[in-house]
Amino acid sequence: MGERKTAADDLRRRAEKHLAAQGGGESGSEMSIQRLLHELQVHQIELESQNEQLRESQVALELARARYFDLYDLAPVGYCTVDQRGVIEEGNLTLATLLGFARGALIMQRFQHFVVRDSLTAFTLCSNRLFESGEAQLLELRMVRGDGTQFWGQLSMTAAPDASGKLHLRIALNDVSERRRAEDALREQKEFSHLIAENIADFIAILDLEGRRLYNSPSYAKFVGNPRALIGSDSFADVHPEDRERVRQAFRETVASGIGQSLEYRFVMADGSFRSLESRGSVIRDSDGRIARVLVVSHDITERQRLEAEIRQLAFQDPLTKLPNRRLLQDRLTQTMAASKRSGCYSALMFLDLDNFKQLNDTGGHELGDALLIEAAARLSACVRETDTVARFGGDEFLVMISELAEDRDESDLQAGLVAEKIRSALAEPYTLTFRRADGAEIRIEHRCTASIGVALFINHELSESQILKRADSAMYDAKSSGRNSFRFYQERV
Ligand SMILES: Nc1nc2c(ncn2[C@@H]2O[C@H](COP(=O)(O)OP(=O)(O)OP(=O)(O)O)[C@@H](O)[C@H]2O)c(=O)[nH]1
Repeated sequence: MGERKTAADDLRRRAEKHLAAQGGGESGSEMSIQRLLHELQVHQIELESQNEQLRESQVALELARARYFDLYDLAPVGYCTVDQRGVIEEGNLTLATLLGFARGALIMQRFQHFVVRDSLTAFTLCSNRLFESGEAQLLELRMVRGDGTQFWGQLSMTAAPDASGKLHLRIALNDVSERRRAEDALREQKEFSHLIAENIADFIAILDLEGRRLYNSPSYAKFVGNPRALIGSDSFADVHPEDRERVRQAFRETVASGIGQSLEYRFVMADGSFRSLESRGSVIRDSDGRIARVLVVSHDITERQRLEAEIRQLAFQDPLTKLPNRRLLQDRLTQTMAASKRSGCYSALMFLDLDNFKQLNDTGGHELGDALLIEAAARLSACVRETDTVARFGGDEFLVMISELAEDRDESDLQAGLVAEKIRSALAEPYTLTFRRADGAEIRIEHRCTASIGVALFINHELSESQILKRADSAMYDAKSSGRNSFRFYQERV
């Protein structure tokens, strides 16, 4: 009251001063009228000054209100004050937008109304803890908007007393759904990769840039017992010494270029045996894009290689006698012709057909015939050098190829004749054949069998492969027609 009086006095003094400056004042007999006029003028100026001050206060108020609007209402977080029951007493515009409610309609709603049922307990626990301890609480909850859609809200809660000392909750709310989604996706991705690495039959290893092991999938147990014990060890140490440098080189190239490579090599097992692995490397980069690790996915191809070799062998081997088949002989014939061109030596191809073989089949059965074919094949192989080839042509027919005889034709004929005779007599030796009958009984029989042999010599590329074969075949027929159990050289027909 006293302050207002002082301000009024101050105003009066300033008004009187202003009037005096305009030449106004009291004089002579008009004193009372003048005084009244003076009073009125003083009041008018007083009022004008008060109006001016009021306008200034209004402008300052407007500015303060605008700042409040900027800071509070448009803050990047939703903000509200709730009482101890959770009733919203005040909330900013961001909060209203976040919760999908008109701001006016938000007031007096319970904050719990916007918390998904599953998250309510967490909210209640945190509010209680805050009221009890006064400590600020930070939590993330599933929230629900007015339209029923849900989002992840991050709540920062503090408590503050009002003028009467009653505590109120202040809640800052952020929508963190995007971050949670990214975290969930990352977690899922990690779990997925982990699941694959831990359960895959292939072998997964992560190596540092020197090739030291940082991770090995459990599947490595097959090779090394406990894969965890491998951490920090040199991955190249278990590679077969003959393959090690090649593997190291591929690793270096992958690290330098960032481009993965596939390669096959042998892995040395603890017992010294080895398994064949096929590995594919690829690089792992850090957040700056630099190559930081090498991921190697391998699988055991030992069995596949064995089967491939078996298939290759089957394609070139006679299954009954295990001798090379006609196809392989064809290859060897080509090679021998090329070799004879280099050496200038003759080679010989012999065509053999067992005599009266059919009879054995017919009387003793197919199994007995097979047993004879196997034994004949063994005898043939024993008659020649390792470098020569014995092949089964089909049925009871065999081929023997003798390479590198001599440069001289007569000398070559002589040598070929000696081998042919050796073969003839070896095959003519009695056979003791064993076979198992259908009832399981083992039968042994003595059998005699001979062969007719045709011999064709060749050198360089004078003759084609089929011509050589035909000549040997034709000579074999000569031997057959001259009474069997003999050999004949090919004779040029006139
Ligand atoms: N056991 C057995 N017999 C076979 C096999 N392949 C063919 N044969 C038989 O071998 C016989 C071949 O007979 P031939 O060479 O035509 O006649 P051969 O009795 O030997 O008479 P010559 O050749 O004139 O001395 C046929 O009875 C075929 O069925 C086989 O893998 N196993």
